[in-house]
Amino acid sequence: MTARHVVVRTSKRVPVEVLTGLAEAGASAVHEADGRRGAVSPDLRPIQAGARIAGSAVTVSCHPGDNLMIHAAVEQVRPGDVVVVTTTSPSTDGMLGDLLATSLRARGAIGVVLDAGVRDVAELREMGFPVWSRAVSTQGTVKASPGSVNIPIVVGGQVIHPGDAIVADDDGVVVVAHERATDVLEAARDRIANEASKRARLADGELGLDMYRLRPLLAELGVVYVDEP
Ligand SMILES: O=C([O-])CC(=O)C(=O)O
Ligand SMILES: [Mg+2]
Repeated sequence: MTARHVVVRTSKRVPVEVLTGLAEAGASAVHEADGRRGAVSPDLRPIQAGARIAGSAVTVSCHPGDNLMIHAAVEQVRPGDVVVVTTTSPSTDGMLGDLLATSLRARGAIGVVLDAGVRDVAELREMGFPVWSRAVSTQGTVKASPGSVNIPIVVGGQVIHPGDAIVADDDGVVVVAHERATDVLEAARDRIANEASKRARLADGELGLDMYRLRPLLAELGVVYVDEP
């Protein structure tokens, strides 16, 4: 039986005000707020410093060494989307560079997460188009094999559905399930408020040992203090 390859047209998106809040919170806070879920493998690294984005996922499944389906995905992009790409077996080939990024940006994409390789990184940095990828590679790809757009994919060990929220910054990439995005934002805001008060106490010199009441735990775990003779 031949596999069925599809391009799914979907309007499933996270509301823009939720995405704005998630981007402000940042990837690590969002991950904590979602019960420590959604952390994409730290092997996927940003090619730039300082970018902080959140957008709805347009997902792409490509044959390794083949970027045909990224071209098909461009048409499905709406302003504010993040394009998330994987290959059906591991590949570090440079399947996206400044040309595809220019095309994606023209449709309103705000970034790309790539479980594969990227190239033209100097141009991408110059453009200010953020990419998180497993590799940087000069190795070119072809446009020859079928794949799919907007199906569930696995990227850096996380299942990502089309329309999920992708939050990415210098810490890495986090995915939040579409249906949890609003609740996670609320939890992230609470967490950030809570961190602000902790930060102030730590800046005043209070020890985490006292603030978190960790001394009894150390004792319970058998950690003893000894004075050097
Ligand atoms: O053209 C390609 O296959 C990938 C690339 O380098 C670009 O998008 O600029
Ligand atoms: Mg190129």
